[in-house]
Amino acid sequence: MCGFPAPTDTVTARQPRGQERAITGNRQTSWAFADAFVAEDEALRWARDRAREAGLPSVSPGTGAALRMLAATADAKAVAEIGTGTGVSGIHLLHGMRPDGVLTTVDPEPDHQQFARQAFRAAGFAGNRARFIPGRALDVLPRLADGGYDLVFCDGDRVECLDYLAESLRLLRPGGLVCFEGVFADGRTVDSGPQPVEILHLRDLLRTVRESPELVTSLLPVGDGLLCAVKR
Ligand SMILES: C[S@@+](CC[C@H](N)C(=O)[O-])C[C@H]1O[C@@H](n2cnc3c(N)ncnc32)[C@H](O)[C@@H]1O
Repeated sequence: MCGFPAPTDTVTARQPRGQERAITGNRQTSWAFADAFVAEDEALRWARDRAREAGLPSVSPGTGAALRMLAATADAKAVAEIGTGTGVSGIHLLHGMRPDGVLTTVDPEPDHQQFARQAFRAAGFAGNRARFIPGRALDVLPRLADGGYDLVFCDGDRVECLDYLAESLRLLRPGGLVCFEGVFADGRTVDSGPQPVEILHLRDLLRTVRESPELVTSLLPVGDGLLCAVKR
């Protein structure tokens, strides 16, 4: 028994009926409205198209807007990103950061980072606003400075999410923020059926973050689930 979420092991979805069905429909409409609430520009659409062609997920528009807002709230000057992709999340983060802020973004796929580099340029960001580091997160992150980051965004390999948490807590200044994308895993995180190992790791992550006295946490139901925690 995984013990997540409390007090039962899992949540089983029911088919909504009557008024409940109407509420569910309204909620979906509201979510679609929220997703479209902050318009995305040509550079973001271009980066999304490259991701789609490569069969790569990218953050939803609503998640992007949340990241942008969180980076602005943190007055972020230094942000670390695990999983550059084609740059969709990176553009949102850069828009929220201070004008002199630098995004350090890590990805083992040079092709992905090349698309992101082009997308950042198309979005109008100077070359010195982003530091692209090719490589796997757990090889690269240990080389980054302790306490040197205002925000860490994790969107790499789910199997490594607990290691990302440990590294993030080392990288963040007190009051800094760590965010994990996709923790709902399309509903599999709370599904009672048998799940692959990556989902078990996500559940461990959720439990660890929720129970840590060192963190102030919120699981935002945006996109595919954005787990956010501030380091005290
Ligand atoms: C879901 S995509 C990232 C999407 C991006 N954050 C966005 O919204 O545009 C995941 C990315 O993580 C990269 N990745 C996979 N394993 C990784 C690892 N161990 N360390 C860092 N990045 C990794 C993949 O190459 C891929 O580009």
